[in-house]
Amino acid sequence: MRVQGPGGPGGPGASWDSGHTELLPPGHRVGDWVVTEPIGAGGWATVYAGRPAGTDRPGTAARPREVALKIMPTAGLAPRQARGIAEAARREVEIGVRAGHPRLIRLLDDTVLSAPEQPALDGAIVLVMERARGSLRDLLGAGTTETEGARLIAGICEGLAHLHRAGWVHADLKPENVLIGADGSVKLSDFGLATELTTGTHGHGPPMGTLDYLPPERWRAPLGELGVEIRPSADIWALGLMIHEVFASGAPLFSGATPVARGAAVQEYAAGRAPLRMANGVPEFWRTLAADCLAPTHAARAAHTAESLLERIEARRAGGSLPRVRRSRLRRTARTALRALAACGAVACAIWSYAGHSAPEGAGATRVGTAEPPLQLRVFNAERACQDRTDRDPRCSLGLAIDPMRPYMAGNVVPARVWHADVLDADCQLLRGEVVIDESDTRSTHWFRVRLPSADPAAAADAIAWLPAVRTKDRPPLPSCPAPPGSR
Ligand SMILES: Nc1ncnc2c1ncn2[C@@H]1O[C@H](COP(=O)(O)OP(=O)(O)OP(=O)(O)O)[C@@H](O)[C@H]1O
Repeated sequence: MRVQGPGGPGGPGASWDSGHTELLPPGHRVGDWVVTEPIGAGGWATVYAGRPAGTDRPGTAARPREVALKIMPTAGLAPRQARGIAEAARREVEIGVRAGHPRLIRLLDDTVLSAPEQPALDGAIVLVMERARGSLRDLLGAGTTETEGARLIAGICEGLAHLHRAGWVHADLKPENVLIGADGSVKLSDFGLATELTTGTHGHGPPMGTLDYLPPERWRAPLGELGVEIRPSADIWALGLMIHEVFASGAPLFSGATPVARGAAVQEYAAGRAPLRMANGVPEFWRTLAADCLAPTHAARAAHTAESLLERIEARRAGGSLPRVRRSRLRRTARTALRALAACGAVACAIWSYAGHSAPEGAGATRVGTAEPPLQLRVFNAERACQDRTDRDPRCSLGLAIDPMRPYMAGNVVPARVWHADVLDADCQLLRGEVVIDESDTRSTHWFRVRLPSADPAAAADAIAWLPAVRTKDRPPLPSCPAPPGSR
């Protein structure tokens, strides 16, 4: 259960519990879906397994045979509580729409129930998600091999790295919210407290969370008008605790009879009055990794990003255990090489101007699109369910980046959206931009510079954006783009 966090005045206190949720019987219809059985309950919601109601409509994509229906009732709640639930649902939908990734549970649909004959359900928010087979919590008690533990933790890191790159903090990471798919894959879920990094380094969220997974600084965090400050390092702290739990058969790192007592143990450690006491069975590599994630201050923890932790885990899984100093030197060398490559591209293709920054006349430079007719690319959406849709549903839309050298996330996309099978004019390509991973786990640093789709051809001439190559299957023979200004 999730409770009011300690940042709020008056310290920890219960918020909602699932006692207000009526159990729905199998066969109960919820929008386009039918309940088959209850799966679990959290502080805000009850989750049921479901199947599609009726048969799929001709001409629409086939619906999955099995889904999870997360039902968040709002009836009978105080207005502040109902607002909290609506806000949590809004965050889940926003992440579902904007941050899709194989390591995040997929949101398929959302709806608000209209059931005047059942007051307890009337107005309930329903999120329809891909169904997982269980959670990390279910696996912990049985213990795990190092190989399996490494796979699970790498999966969590991949999900976190994507979420953080997309500009979000999960803010309620715990074994219950790490789901395991039917194929054993890891999928982060429950984005009800997810917080957008509005300042680049942190965002603000409600003073809530799961006490056992809150980082030390959250126990003292002042509650401002916008809520409490939330940083990605909060997720890294929770990750450190989970690494320990995975290799210690679920044993919590900080002991105490209650969450508040365990929180006091966290404070003792953070103040330097108690050491970290990990279970003996935690292998050395994972002990070091967990200790890095559990650095006592958020500033010290910030050195360990989900991405850098993932690199260390991948090196370990690949059998190489390079000393850290050498690895960071290697990374520096790689970055230098990438910069050199980008610069080479710029020199070789100096006849191409960037985004209307035309070079002086006579220097051989031309404005975008006037040198040669652009070639065309067809947009590809790796989400199967989106490929057959022609209704331009926002949930199936894809973004175009403003700057291909910056992370492909909310602040770096143009307002215009594109859909599967749209055709775009492209005038050059960039092989070494920011890495993008699509929904089917394909990674690429390759981008195409495209004209923004517009009804007005004159307006489109200068309006450009960047399509990641993972979003198209086409590979037209385009010249290299000059390195965009400000590229690293
Ligand atoms: N997509 C899913 N597939 C299978 N099981 C799920 C799915 N989503 C959630 N569950 C199960 O239902 C339980 C409750 O879901 P969830 O944690 O999202 O609700 P919540 O009310 O937001 O929880 P909390 O308040 O504890 O954070 C989870 O612990 C998980 O076991």
